[in-house]
Amino acid sequence: MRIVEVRERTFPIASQIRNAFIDFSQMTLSLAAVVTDEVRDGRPVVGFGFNSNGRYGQGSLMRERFVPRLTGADPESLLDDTGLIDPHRAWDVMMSNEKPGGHGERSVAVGVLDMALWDARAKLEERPLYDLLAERHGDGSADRRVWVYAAGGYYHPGKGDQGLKDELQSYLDRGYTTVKMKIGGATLAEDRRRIEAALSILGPGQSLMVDANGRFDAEEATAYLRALEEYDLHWYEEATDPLDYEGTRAVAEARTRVPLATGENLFSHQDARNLALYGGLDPERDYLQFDCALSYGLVEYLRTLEALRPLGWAPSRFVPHGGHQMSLNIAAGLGLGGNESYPDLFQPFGGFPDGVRVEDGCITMPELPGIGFEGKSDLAEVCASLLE
Ligand SMILES: O=C([O-])CC(=O)C(=O)O
Ligand SMILES: [Mg+2]
Repeated sequence: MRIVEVRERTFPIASQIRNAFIDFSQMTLSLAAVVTDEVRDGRPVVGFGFNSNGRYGQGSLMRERFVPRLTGADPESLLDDTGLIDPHRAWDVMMSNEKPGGHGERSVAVGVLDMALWDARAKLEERPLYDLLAERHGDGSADRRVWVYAAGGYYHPGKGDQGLKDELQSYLDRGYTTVKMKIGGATLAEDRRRIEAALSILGPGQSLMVDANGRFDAEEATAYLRALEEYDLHWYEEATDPLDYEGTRAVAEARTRVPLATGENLFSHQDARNLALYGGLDPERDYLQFDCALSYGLVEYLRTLEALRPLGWAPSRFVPHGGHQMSLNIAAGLGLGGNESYPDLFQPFGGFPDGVRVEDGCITMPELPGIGFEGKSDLAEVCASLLE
């Protein structure tokens, strides 16, 4: 078999929201299709992939380097012993002539293509990706029930405390038990008021996370921490710059009870390992949010899991950023702690296949071939448009 063609296009996922660092008025993503010459159910097998929010589309990197390497390679060099596409081999081909370190945004370009390659691979085997992952890289069987939390609570022009409460309440009404809001984009006093408004709507068994998007230096982050420790929060996310391991450690050492979460802006297993070695985080209490779509894909994510295991980090402490179905498959197949979800944002790329409902904070993965994009009709339509 061979890859016949790789297509990619940039799509807007813009909205008027803002976190502590950026607004999303210009946000885009890249959608890619890996078209093969294999046929299943009378149709060519095509794998799809896209990056999650936060890093913009990476079409030029794909066009200039990564796609030509894939399509220009000897087709045999991309296959494993069964004669099917091997995402690990494809990864080596894409990353040929790339120096180590300084990951920039190529990790996003490779992450998009890696997602499409895994989708194709699982479709070639006519099985869900989570099933393939559980067999090859997990403990044999997948757990189709995955915990998800609702991310939102952004700053938005004209949105007062009532608007925030209404938004978060609508997530709870849809079955989520944990909701996330932004902090760090206002004064501490204002954020405290917003947090207290959000907490006021929670019932038993429901919890709130706060996300500072790496806005603070160590001193500000610990000042916020002292305020946040008055509340019973699910976690305090990206308190400091993602690469400021010393700052992360300062927060970790100062906290008494609030769990910390970070990692959505670390893009390699080496960075992840440095966080685990030097960030002072506690593998029994804290969470890691690496997102394969931004960080060289699942091939690299598997390395990250392996690199962190001997440092005490079980897969159950990983709850990826991004709200896409790829990470849902990884969670179900490899026993991650759950996945992020954006019930109303970044559509149609986020979310679940049609008919999947959140119950008691969890979803159950349907049995669809590949990652499952075809089960979400609005997303399937956008994917199909790439092939026209
Ligand atoms: O606002 C963003 O950049 C997204 C984010 O941090 C998250 O989903 O945790
Ligand atoms: Mg975040």
